[in-house]
Amino acid sequence: MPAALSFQSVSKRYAPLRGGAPAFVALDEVSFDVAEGGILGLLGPNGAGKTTLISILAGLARASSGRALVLGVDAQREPLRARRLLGVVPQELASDPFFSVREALRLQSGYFGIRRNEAWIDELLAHLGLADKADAQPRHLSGGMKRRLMVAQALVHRPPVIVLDEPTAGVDVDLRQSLWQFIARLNREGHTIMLTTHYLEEAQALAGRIAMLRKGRLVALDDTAALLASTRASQLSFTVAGAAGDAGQAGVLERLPAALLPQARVTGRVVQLNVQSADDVEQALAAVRQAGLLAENVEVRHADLEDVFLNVMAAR
Ligand SMILES: Nc1ncnc2c1ncn2[C@@H]1O[C@H](COP(=O)(O)OP(=O)(O)OP(=O)(O)O)[C@@H](O)[C@H]1O
Repeated sequence: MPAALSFQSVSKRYAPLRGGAPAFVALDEVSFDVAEGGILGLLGPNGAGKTTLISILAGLARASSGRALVLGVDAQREPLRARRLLGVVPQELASDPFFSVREALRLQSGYFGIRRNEAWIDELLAHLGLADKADAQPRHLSGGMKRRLMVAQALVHRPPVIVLDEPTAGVDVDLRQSLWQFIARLNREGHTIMLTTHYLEEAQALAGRIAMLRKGRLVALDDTAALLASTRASQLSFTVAGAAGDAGQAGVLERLPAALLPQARVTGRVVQLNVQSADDVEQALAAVRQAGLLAENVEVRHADLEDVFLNVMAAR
């Protein structure tokens, strides 16, 4: 049985521009599979190559070398066959201003040669909370509703594999929750999902497997549980009160003990440190006290996917 998605040594090089911009490697020999029925979270900082990888899969960009397969079908050699198996929710909405939401979905169905699709379109509209906007112009929808429309457009042909590029960027908490629920439901019904997101707590909750890209290279690939287990460290966090705290981030950085500085994450007055044991916690807090700082809201919590992500990105 072929994997739902298979990236095999995919590279993408942009030629140097005449204006002087040097050649750029957006993807460097990226290889990984997504098993049928799974949810994979594709993570990476801005510019890591996530959208480029998805564009190659969707036939919107050509790989310089390597292959991208959808259920065994080569996305570059047989783009039309691959597109039928794939629903891609892009980052940006490209909709025709002359059509309503329902018409846009009918049109999209037509692209795939599906004529009578009304029942499924109604179902999509209902599940995505767009039923009362069916006759609205897409440009009159709110940002979050446009995202829902993009999801609906990607699903009109009931593709077995669904790829979502930041489906919840800029979407409010309610909409985000219902979108994730809908995605989880699609997965339960047998669809394979790959998604990119910068909301790591959502990736942690939803994705059974995680791939991380950094500067076009695959730097982590594992089950979410295994990645979390690999980071045994917990997080100690506290807020700096008093004069140093009042001076904000600069004040905290200036007064924090030198021994803690290299591994401390400081955001405003909040300091976060990796700790392995109760001894580490005591030593760190003692050092903070000795530096004349007052620590409030002291908390220790288990490492989450964000910690794993930051560790992986920092290690390269
Ligand atoms: N046509 C192009 N010519 C040159 N470089 C490009 C071109 N298109 C994209 N890039 C570069 O390729 C890199 C990868 O971009 P990509 O959009 O894939 O990143 P991303 O991981 O999706 O980022 P984000 O999280 O910001 O969406 C970026 O550095 C981008 O500037």
